[in-house]
Formats: sequence, C-alpha cells, structure tokens
Amino acid sequence: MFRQLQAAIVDLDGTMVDTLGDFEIALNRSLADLDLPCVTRALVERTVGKGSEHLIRSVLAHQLALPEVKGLTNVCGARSVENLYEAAWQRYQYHYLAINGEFALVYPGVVEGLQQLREAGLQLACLTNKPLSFAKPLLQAKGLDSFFTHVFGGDSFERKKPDPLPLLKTCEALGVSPKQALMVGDSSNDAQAARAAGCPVVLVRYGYNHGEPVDGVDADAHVDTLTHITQALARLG
Ligand SMILES: O=C(O)COP(=O)(O)O
Ligand SMILES: [Mg+2]
Repeated sequence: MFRQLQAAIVDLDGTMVDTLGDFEIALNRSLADLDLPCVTRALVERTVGKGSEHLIRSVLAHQLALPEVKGLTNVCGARSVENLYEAAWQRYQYHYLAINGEFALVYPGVVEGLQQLREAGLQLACLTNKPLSFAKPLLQAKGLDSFFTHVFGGDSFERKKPDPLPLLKTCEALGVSPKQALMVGDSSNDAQAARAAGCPVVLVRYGYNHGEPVDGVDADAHVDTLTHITQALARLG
C-alpha cells in the first residue's frame, strides 16, 4: 500500500491540533451573549467533528433542554434552536476568530509525522470539516500551513465528511486517484469518508471520535502518534 501512495490528506481537529480549548471558549462566550449557560468540555469533545453548524445546533439543543433554562419564561417568546441559530452562528464566528489557536495545541509527533510523509515523496493536503476561514489562520498560527499544497474546509464542497465527496474532490485537486491518497484522521467520520471514497485510512488514537474509543473503527492502521505513521504504512506493505 505504502508504495502506491502519492498523497496524504490530513484531518485538522483531533488529528493535528487539540482545539477543544478554542471550541469551549468560543462556544461559552457565544452562549453568554445569548443568556444561556456554559457547556462542559466533555460535551464539546463528543460533539465536535461534524462541522460548526452541527456543533452549534447540538449545543443549543442541549442547553435549551437544561431544567434551569426550560423553566425560564422569555419575554421575547419561546427560545428554540431554530430561532437562536443565526445569532449563535454570528456570535460564534466572531468569538472563534478572535481567539483561533490561542487555546489550542499541536499534538506531539505531528510535525515529525508530516515531515516523514513529505520525505517519502507524498503531496499533503489538509481536509477538515471546520470552516475554511477558521482552518487557514489556525494552520498558519501553528506553523503547519507550509506543509500543505491544498487546504479545504467543511464549506469548501457541497457535503462534508463522512460523505466521500470532499475526499474525492481533494484527490482531484491533487491529481491522484483515491487508492493513491492516504486519509489520516481521528474519527469514524474520516474513516467512513475514506472507505466510501476508496482511500486507505490511518487513524490516530488520541483524538475525539465523537466520544467513542477509536480502536473499534475500521481502518488500515491505528497509531499512537504521527511519528509512527511511516512505520505503520511500511508494515502494511
Ligand atoms: O467539526 C469540526 O469543526 C472539525 O472537524 P475535523 O477537523 O475533525 O474534520
Ligand atoms: Mg478530526
């Protein structure tokens, strides 16, 4: 498998950068603007990975169902996910972009792993479900941008991972076939997209995976850190 690879398509949140701190702070500042209580980091960890719209809708639904919120009568009328969504999304963009990367850390082994992949002659692209306007400055702030010839976000294509479309489009941009492009991710989202697109996939064990253990997710290999990636690929032949 390793011998036929021409490119690696790398996920961002939970794979290269631990962004839970950024998500938690941006969400809680947005919730405060809407007079809603704070979320826990554990809720954020289980919810992140399917893009901002899914994250905001899930968090609003969770907070509106809290007994202390449900009991409140609002003079402006009933509060629902639908009627709060637009304001929440506006506040969230503002707060996220104001702190983007400040409360986030590059995982150990990421730089070494990306260097190994590049030294093995692979082109690198970043494919995340994060909006592109969040992803690009984050990669820059963390000094990772120069590794990638292409960066695509959750709003770059019509559909997001786990749909195979973003991976197929990324392969097209790289000029490689799906079989020649390795997906590197942290969740079932990445693995499902890869399987459906026909890309091989390696998952890291330290990411989010919607709050579930990632070892149970079908992949070609699981690695503890990205420093083990070329070794793991070589074992696959
Ligand atoms: O859902 C998000 O915002 C990011 O998710 P991803 O980088 O793991 O694709
Ligand atoms: Mg991820």
